[in-house]
Amino acid sequence: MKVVKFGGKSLANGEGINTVLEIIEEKIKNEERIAVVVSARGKTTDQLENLLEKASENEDFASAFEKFKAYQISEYDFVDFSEEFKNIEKLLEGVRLLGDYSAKIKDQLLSQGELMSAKLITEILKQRGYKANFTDTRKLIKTDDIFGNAQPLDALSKENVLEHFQEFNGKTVNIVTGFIGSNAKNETTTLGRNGSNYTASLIANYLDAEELQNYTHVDGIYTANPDLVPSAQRIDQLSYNEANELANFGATILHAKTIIPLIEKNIPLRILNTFNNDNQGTLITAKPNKEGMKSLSVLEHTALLNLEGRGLLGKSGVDARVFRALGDAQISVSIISQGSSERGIGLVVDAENAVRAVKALEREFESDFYSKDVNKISVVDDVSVISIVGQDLSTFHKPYDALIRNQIVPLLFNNTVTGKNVSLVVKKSQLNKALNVIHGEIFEICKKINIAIFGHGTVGGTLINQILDSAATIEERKKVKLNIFAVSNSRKLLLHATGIGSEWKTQLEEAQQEASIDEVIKYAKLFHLENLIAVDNTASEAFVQNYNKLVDHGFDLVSSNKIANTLGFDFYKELRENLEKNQKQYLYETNVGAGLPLIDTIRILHLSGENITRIRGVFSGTLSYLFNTFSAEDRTFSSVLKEAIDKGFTEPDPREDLNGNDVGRKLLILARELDLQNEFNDVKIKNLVPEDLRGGDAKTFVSRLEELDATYQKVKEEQKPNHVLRYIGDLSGDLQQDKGELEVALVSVPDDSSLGQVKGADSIFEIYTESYGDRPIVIQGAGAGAAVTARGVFGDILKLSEKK
Ligand SMILES: Nc1ncnc2c1ncn2[C@@H]1O[C@H](COP(=O)(O)OP(=O)(O)O)[C@@H](O)[C@H]1O
Ligand SMILES: N[C@@H](CC(=O)OP(=O)(O)O)C(=O)O
Repeated sequence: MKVVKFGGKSLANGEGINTVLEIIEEKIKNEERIAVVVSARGKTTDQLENLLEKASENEDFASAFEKFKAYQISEYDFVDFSEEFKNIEKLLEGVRLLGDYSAKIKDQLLSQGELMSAKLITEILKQRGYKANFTDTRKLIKTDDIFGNAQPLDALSKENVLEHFQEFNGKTVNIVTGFIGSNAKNETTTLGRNGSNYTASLIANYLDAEELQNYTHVDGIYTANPDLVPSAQRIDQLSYNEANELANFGATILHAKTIIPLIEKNIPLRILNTFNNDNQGTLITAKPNKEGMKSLSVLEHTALLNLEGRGLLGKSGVDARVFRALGDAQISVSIISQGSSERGIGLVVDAENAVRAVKALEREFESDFYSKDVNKISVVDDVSVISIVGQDLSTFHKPYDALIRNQIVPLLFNNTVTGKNVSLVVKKSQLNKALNVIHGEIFEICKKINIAIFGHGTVGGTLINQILDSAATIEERKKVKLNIFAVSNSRKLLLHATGIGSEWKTQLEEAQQEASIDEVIKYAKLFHLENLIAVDNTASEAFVQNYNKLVDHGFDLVSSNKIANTLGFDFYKELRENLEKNQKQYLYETNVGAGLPLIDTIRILHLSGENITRIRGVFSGTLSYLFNTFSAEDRTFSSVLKEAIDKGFTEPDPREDLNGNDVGRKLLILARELDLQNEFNDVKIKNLVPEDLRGGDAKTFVSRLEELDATYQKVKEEQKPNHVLRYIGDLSGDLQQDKGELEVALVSVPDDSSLGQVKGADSIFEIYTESYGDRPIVIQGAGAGAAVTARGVFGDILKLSEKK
């Protein structure tokens, strides 16, 4: 004999019930001996609960009840539900008059769902010529008096079931109501929500079934609830112990007690999908899993109580009193956490019992309030418990760290001493994100990094395309999924939770949404996006003012914009402190030398205690080109400059390069990497634009370039032999002090020196340190250009992704 159980969604009108009937018929035709256990159909139990609430609040339930009836009858008007409908109506009317209901009444009402379901399947099978027998488990499963969560009395129930099946089996298929039973007074009880599979496993036990098949609407048991974690994976096989832990910790797919009756008789349980014929499902047997299984389960509707008081410290018997008080009120505690300080005891109970639990504790500890041993019993509503089944504390830091990085701080956590299990209590609003973060971390499947990109000029646009082009390869090789969920310019904002595609530019132009940092933050919250990175590719000072807000809302920062690092030192410090407080990072490798690994090298040298004594170099690709060419060729300064302008190497107004401010800013950024507290004013800058050409617009300046020739020709000719001109930034002085000496100057260097040998538009940086003496570390290469800068920004994003 096999016991076959069908869940609510499987029995829903349409495809569900039709498939269920096909499955049953097929088994009968194959001469399999089966007993069928059914849940209420579709959402019947929830709907009955809603009707009950409506009635108790004296709301009109007539139209909802009509809809309910129509759903039950559906196309099966040959089945007579008049008795059930009458019962339901009578109960609801009574509740409406009283304005309240008891657990006993609720059980009577909810039981109608399973009764109608079993009756319907029986009648249809009979109509199709099969021998089917409606089996009401209120006559078979005897339970205690705990309405809503009744415990079956095994000996008596078993006797009844065996007797019933002896009488009504053979070629007849029993269609059995799940979920319901009755107490000694024959009053209807229920075994608790999701209890039909418990009924099925009890029946399987009593009948010594060879297998229990649980037909549901998912492909089996997953590493987490697939409704909440899209990347959850189906588990092929589980041991009884593992499945039992999962059931106990809230995986609604199994009632908490389903597994126990199966263990005793060694009955395999198969979870199958009614709607997916080819699927293997999950097989649960006594066989232990070699590798050990991990899975996440959730208790969603819970509340956290906290009993606080100085007098609790060291006082004996407090726990016993807590449990007694709650036990007497029939409230079970799912987690208890006790500190040894006066902060007291934390308890997790079902949300619906929270108010009663507080009352019970207040009553129990009344005298302790007077003596001030207890000063507060507080409740945090709307919490959820996530249990990582199969997790011990040795590697728990990984999911825990990932939660903190994502700004989810558990309210409480707790582990089992034997067995492997860690439970965390989180705010319900954070449940979805927390589950996905933990799941991503534990299963080391693809980590999703959610990126918002601000500014899509040459660097930003190139970056977006670089990311889109390499995302698939990175996902495969590094198991990191780069998801650009937001792109914004100063006017508009494009949002896409699952990631923008190659059409982003036109979509942004057509976007209705105005640019707004608050919208980006709100969107990330709404879609529970984890591992957030904001990328600033603007050159805007106004945008920098958003950095702290982004950090406060869980974003790490990557920026090619230099402004944040060159504003006043106060801002620089405040941002660092805020990053530290929020445990966020800010990477800006491209601020100096574009994609060259300069800032990282300096940071590592400095952190490792290596004394950096001087940094000198050609910081600007544009000015590198200008002076390399001017020094090497026999041409006027203006003709070389004109060529640079025509090739687009300069800013639209070339004076922004020639005034040296950009080099000055880069120098300041490096100085601050060494913990120097310099301000921009401290940088001595040689402005290459003569004073009389500094005013006026760019066009006029460009028309007067020849006026620069005499000065620079003279400088060139006055050099020593075999020397060339270079425009350099130089950080020197005693770099162990608060401030260094920063200078940007036009200098003449030997043509065979490292600075003298630079070619084209390359940048070069010499890092002098105590250990390297007078032979500096030299970093040289293309230090400008959209493609290399975008690569550098991309590199920062990947660096952050690895740490997440
Ligand atoms: N680890 C898990 N694996 C699969 N489903 C899970 C898991 N945890 C929770 N669930 C939930 O259990 C539901 C299936 O159980 P249930 O609704 O009782 O099905 P049925 O009514 O078909 O018996 C799924 O829709 C899913 O939301
Ligand atoms: N109808 C009941 C019992 C039930 O559906 O059990 P299962 O989830 O095992 O099908 C409920 O909704 O709680």
